[in-house]
Amino acid sequence: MGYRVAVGADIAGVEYKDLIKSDLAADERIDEVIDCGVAAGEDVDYPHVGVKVAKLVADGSVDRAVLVCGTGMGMAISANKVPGVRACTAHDSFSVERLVLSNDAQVLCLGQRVIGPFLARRLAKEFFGYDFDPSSSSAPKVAAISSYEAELGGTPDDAPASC
Ligand SMILES: O=C[C@H](O)[C@H](O)COP(=O)(O)O
Repeated sequence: MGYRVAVGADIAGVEYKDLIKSDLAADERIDEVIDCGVAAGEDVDYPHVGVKVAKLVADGSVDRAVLVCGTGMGMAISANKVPGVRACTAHDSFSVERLVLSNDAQVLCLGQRVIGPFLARRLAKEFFGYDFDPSSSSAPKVAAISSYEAELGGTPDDAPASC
């Protein structure tokens, strides 16, 4: 069975999102591509798209997602607010590899104002070439992220922070 994928962008990333959507739709490793917007010319701020897409990942509606904004950073910050989601900007092949193999990230974020379209498309393709190994030495580290997420519960901690 292939990947189910969601894509999303704000107005600063819609061109790359549409290119990547077409690439993924033609990729035999991928069964389904859901487009969460925006459509060309539509202006929705990135947090709304990023969280909508991340919720699809969190509830298991899709396996992975690709988000595009101007830098990729706002999308990543927004998507990571959804418990269970691991999202990050990655603009080189090694980072994309480690995003999956080290961090078990389900969401790749890209910046249309930072990298060119051919690199963006290549990185999106590469993202689906890796599978996280739950028996690897990276697994306990990812589990620690999940433990902190559960412990912190998404609400501000009243206790003073210290190192
Ligand atoms: O991270 C944010 C994105 O780059 C977004 O597309 C642009 O945000 P801005 O208009 O606040 O710079």
